[in-house]
Amino acid sequence: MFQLKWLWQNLQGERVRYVFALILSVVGSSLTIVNPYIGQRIVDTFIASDDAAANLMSERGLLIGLCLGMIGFSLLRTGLAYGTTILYEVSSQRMLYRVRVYLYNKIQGQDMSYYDRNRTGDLMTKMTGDLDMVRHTMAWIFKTIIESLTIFIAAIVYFFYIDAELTLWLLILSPPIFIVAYLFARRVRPMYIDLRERLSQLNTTTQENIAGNRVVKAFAREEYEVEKFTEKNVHYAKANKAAAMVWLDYFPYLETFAQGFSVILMLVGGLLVMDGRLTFGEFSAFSALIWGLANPMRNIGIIINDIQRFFASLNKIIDIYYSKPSIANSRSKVEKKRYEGRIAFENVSFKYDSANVLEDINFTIKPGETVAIMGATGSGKTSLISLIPRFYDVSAGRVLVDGMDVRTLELGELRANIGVATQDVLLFSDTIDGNIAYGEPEMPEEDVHAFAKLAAAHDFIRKMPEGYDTIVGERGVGLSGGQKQRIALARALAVKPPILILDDTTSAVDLETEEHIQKSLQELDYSCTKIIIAQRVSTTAGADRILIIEDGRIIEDGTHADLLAKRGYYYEVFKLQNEGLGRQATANG
Ligand SMILES: Nc1ncnc2c1ncn2[C@@H]1O[C@H](COP(=O)(O)OP(=O)(O)OP(=O)(O)O)[C@@H](O)[C@H]1O
Repeated sequence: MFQLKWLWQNLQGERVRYVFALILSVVGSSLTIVNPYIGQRIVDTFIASDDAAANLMSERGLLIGLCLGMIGFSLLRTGLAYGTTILYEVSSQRMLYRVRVYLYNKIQGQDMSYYDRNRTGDLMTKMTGDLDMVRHTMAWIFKTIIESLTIFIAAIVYFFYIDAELTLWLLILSPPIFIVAYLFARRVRPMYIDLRERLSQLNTTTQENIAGNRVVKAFAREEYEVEKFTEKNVHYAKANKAAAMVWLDYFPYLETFAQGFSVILMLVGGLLVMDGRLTFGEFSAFSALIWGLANPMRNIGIIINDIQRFFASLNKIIDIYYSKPSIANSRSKVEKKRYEGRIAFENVSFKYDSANVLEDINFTIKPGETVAIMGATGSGKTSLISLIPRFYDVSAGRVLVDGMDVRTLELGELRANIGVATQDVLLFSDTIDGNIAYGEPEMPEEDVHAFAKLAAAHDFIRKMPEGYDTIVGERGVGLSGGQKQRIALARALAVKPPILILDDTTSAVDLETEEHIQKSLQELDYSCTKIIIAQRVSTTAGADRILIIEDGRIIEDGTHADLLAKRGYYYEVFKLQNEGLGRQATANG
């Protein structure tokens, strides 16, 4: 079976330990028949025999030996169980650790469209609950199956050795038990797949709610969110209950069959003892071992439930394990080189799913040039710049960096050459210093300060209680929108990229601060091509060129003066913004 092959493959490095654990399980479980055998000898020789009293006198040494043997084997079994559990735990924990690292790397390597498709809560469930279910199965369920099966087989073999007829009578119960177990497994399987889905929905709702707690509070939607959560919680609880209740439909049959073993033993075994075909000792051995047949039948429900959960979880993990990003490296890692920063779009079209978001985009940017992009919301600006670092790939045409199609460049090298400050600012739960130096962790403190100064962030950071060592909360909680933007800008500048992409990065800062940032950007001490998405004319006016995007097409392309003279979209925006400020529109801005 493919899933088992996958497990075996991923047990690499731990296979010997795991197989050894399985062997010890088999050995330890087989030893269960030893004590009933010793018991049988004691009963037949020292209790039920006609010569019991004489034997007690003459063979006292044997009796003591048998009793010590019983204690010794019990201790041996306990020791084996202890060692076996450690082996299972160590091998499964190590496997879990390695698979988790592998999956984490896989997720890291996915392209943007993967994150568009997969919910965070679902990915979190895979990385935690699902992986742990697999480990639990390796360490506990497989162990239980192997041990139950070994005891079952050992008991049957021993029973055959004592009396084949009584054993066959007992085995009459096996076929109906397996049929009931099969029917149960078939019915419960889809329920666990559904249950796994509901758990993922519950986690997604929880994650979204916690991440979006500010919005929830701002709109006073706590009650609605609690209702939404309760609904998912009820769904999950119901699905859990339904799966558990199914077991109750089958449990009475299995329990009756399990009890049936004792009844058959009493009836048939009793008759055989009366007939003298079975000794009391042999009967007691049957009695002592009958649980070896009955218990696996009782456990079968728990095992089937866990196995179904295991497969539902494992399939989710395998999904990630074999997922391949559509944006992949076409080249192996080479010495990373610094690009000049020449960018060209040639007949580029792009779509996320069906409809084109960008159509026939053509432009070139020379190294060191500053190009501003403006356009209505949803016109395709972010999509356009996302094609340069290959967050997405074009649907048609080519994006060239330094004359090379980005799809032929080494991905790590390409992205290391591009500094991006995204529209949706995300800061990590770390110090401000750590956030700014994210791309260059070894950066000296004075450099961090210098980049913060360029981004007009130094002054407000210095005033914070712990300055650069202030820990910002998750997603930058504790900072204003404009402050977050400035730290994100400092982070992008800090990698000294030959290509800098700023997506509405100064939208939340005041005009004076923005002016300071503009000046800094013009005076960078490294060569840098800048692409700046902006809505304010004050930001775009200083650019070498401005591109206006409308419905995924470039409708205007030129300098500030060119576009004002054109009296099109840009001119209208310019007029509107200047009227708002009470200024006169001039061709010079
Ligand atoms: N991940 C995505 N999956 C599917 N469609 C998307 C995705 N991101 C954006 N779109 C769609 O693509 C179009 C362009 O979006 P884009 O974000 O590029 O616009 P924008 O000009 O940057 O807008 P804004 O100024 O509001 O940031 C929109 O219609 C949007 O709905």
